Amino acid sequence: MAVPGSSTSSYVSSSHSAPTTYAQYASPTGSAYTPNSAISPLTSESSGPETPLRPLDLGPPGYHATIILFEQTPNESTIYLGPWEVVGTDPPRVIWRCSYEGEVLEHYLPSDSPADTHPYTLHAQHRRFGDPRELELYLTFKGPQRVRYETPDGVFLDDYMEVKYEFTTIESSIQFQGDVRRRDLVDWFDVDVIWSDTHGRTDNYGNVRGLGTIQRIKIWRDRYSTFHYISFFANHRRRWKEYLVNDFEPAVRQRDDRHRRLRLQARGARRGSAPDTSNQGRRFSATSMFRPRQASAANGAQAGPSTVAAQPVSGLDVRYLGIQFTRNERMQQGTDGPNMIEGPGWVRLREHVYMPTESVFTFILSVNAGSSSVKISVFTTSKGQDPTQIAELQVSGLTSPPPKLDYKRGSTSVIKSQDVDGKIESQDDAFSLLLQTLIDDADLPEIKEKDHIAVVTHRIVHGGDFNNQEIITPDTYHKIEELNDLAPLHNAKSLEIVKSCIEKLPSAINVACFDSQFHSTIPDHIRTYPIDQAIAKSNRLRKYGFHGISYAFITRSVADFLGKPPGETNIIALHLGSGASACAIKGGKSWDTSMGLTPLAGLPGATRSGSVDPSLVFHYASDVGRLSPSSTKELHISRAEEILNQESGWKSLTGTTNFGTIATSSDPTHKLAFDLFVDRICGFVGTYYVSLRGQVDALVFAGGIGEKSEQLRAAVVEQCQCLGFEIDESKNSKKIESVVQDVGKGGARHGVLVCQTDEQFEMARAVAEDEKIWKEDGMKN
Ligand SMILES: Nc1ncnc2c1ncn2[C@@H]1O[C@H](COP(=O)(O)OP(=O)(O)O)[C@@H](O)[C@H]1O
Ligand SMILES: CC(=O)OP(=O)(O)O
Ligand SMILES: [Mg+2]
Repeated sequence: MAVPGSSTSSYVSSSHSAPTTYAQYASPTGSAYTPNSAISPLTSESSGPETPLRPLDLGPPGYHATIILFEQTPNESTIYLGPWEVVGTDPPRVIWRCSYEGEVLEHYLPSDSPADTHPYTLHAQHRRFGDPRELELYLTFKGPQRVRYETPDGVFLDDYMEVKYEFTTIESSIQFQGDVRRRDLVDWFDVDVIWSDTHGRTDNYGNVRGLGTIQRIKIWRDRYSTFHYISFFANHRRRWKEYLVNDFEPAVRQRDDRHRRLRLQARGARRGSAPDTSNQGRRFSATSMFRPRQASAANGAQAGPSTVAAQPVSGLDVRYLGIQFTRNERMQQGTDGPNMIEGPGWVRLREHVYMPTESVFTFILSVNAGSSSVKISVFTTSKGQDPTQIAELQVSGLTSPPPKLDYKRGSTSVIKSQDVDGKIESQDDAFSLLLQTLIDDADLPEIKEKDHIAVVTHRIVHGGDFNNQEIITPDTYHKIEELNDLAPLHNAKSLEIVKSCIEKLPSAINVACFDSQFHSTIPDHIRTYPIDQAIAKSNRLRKYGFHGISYAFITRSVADFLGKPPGETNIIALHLGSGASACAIKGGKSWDTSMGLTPLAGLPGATRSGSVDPSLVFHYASDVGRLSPSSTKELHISRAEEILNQESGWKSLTGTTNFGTIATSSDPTHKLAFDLFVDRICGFVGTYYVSLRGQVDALVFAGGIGEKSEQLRAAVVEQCQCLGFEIDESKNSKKIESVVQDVGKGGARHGVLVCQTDEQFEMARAVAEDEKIWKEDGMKN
């Protein structure tokens, strides 16, 4: 494990004022409670802190916070945390004394920069009934941070985890937040939507969608200067945004109370970078209107009427922030008596801030027809901007009926794994069901009218020589149709969906995004088959490669996670779903991939054999050369192709196509399938490792199996240990919640990551960036 340095020079220490509400909490001190009785110390070489801590000597018996370690395991333990100190600079760490002498918990902050440390608090709407202030009692640090827990009996934990504290008082939470950020928390506001003029987000109903939705924005004051900052969590990027506010106090003094307006000049302070203190920000006029909150809980600071808006120097990505506050109507629900959500001065406004924008903004529907599933997502976007997802639906299990329906609107799970009753025989049937579910949802007024969807992006698995996404004109449609036989489980099915969209969404532009386009960078010596080159050229017989939309998403997300430019990122990525493939990505570009002329080559899948001796098929059955009875005018499939594409893989070995069942069963046929898959995957990892000359940042698992099967990940990485990949069992067994999540052992030569791939997002992003799509009319004419 890479152990961050631990200088003891203290830059701040705190928590000297005792919390006022001890009485309501049972103190563990003096009781028979042993927080660590159920767990045993680590046997690792971890050493204790350099300076032994003195016995608890601050304040009365009691504690400021609790943390749960080993959550959702038999060893789950609540640790009672006493006073804390923030020490060190490289990076700083919080040292918590716990209930017993010598019991210490250390929380390593991600870096020395306050811009990298964000204690996260939920929005009042996340817990509707109660005092919204109390949400400050629950602090989360998103993303893994190192925690080391030691008692006189030894070190019980030294690992990365999502750190969640529950504080006993709001005051101590605020003090703590200030200490870890070296910035005092001045105030906070719960907002429905945050957007900027470059992310213009209003629909035809005046509803607003934005960078951050249902978020608690926080205002901070630097402890060593007069700088103030506004921070919030941007949902669409799953990143913190922070803006430096110039002259906060003079601006508050000059506020316009009559119109409840405050103008703040602000500029982007990039995550992890020092604030830009040059003074070239353009003035802006923000029509923020809200009443002063009553005296803030934060260090007794006077919370003036507050803020909205940011106008940073040009070149930074945000020019305004618009904030729409929680509406009166909602705030008043169930607000009688003690449930009253509103505190005195609680921000409540009917009006929302509206920033005029020149951006055209639109809805994109992205359709991903896989061999066993159809997934669709709806995004809002404006030209050149990252899309924001507003809904995601899927029908899965098409190869293992009954299929299941899932529907998520924002963060709300509307339908979860519901058996589909009606007849779903094709990908297009699944798509029709999904579209209807979307349109019927009364809580999604944006899509009430089908006309609101301006662009539909379609994942088209085989794009032949297309190296870019294309608006689907009759000409493109026919070119894709010609490739149907080269992706028999996919292309014809996707074109059925395109036809449905032309019929059902007549005002939308249809765009084809090709799974093969990412692989157009594969060099000749890798993509050429050693056959007669004249025939190869005329029949376009070469390696194309697929799952490229997913690999494009994975490359960008992993590079972002590693903090590297994509052009310097080398990974071995595994997209393991119903169809499975591996890809060597060199400098952010596809260098090699396991699928070939068709998606049959390479790894086995749910119903596919993967690579076998090419002559096997002639020995399999005598009629393999004939057309299959299921050939249609759209698709000419031979018996041989049918056998290898639809009657092989997990289905032929085990009778099921559900790899979740296979990975957890002791049935010998399941075990054979599992071991065979691990063997084939490791074969590609080894090949690509050598092909990339060992210059590999990480092995990345994605796709339904890669994201969900900890057993498969563990088995693959175990076999690849000789190459320097190592799995961390506890990280590997955790739920995968982030877009990219680290499951590798600290200190190993190469990383091991899981990426929750999102092909729909990747298509919407490509379209939002594509000039020609904003100009053209496509199929409409
Ligand atoms: N809990 C699980 N563990 C392992 N595999 C799973 C689990 N849940 C689903 N899967 C596998 O994920 C596959 C679907 O992956 P996905 O990438 O969504 O497929 P598609 O190729 O249709 O896009 C299913 O075929 C199933 O075998
Ligand atoms: C290309 C391919 O096999 O796709 P899927 O895994 O979605 O079926
Ligand atoms: Mg897929």
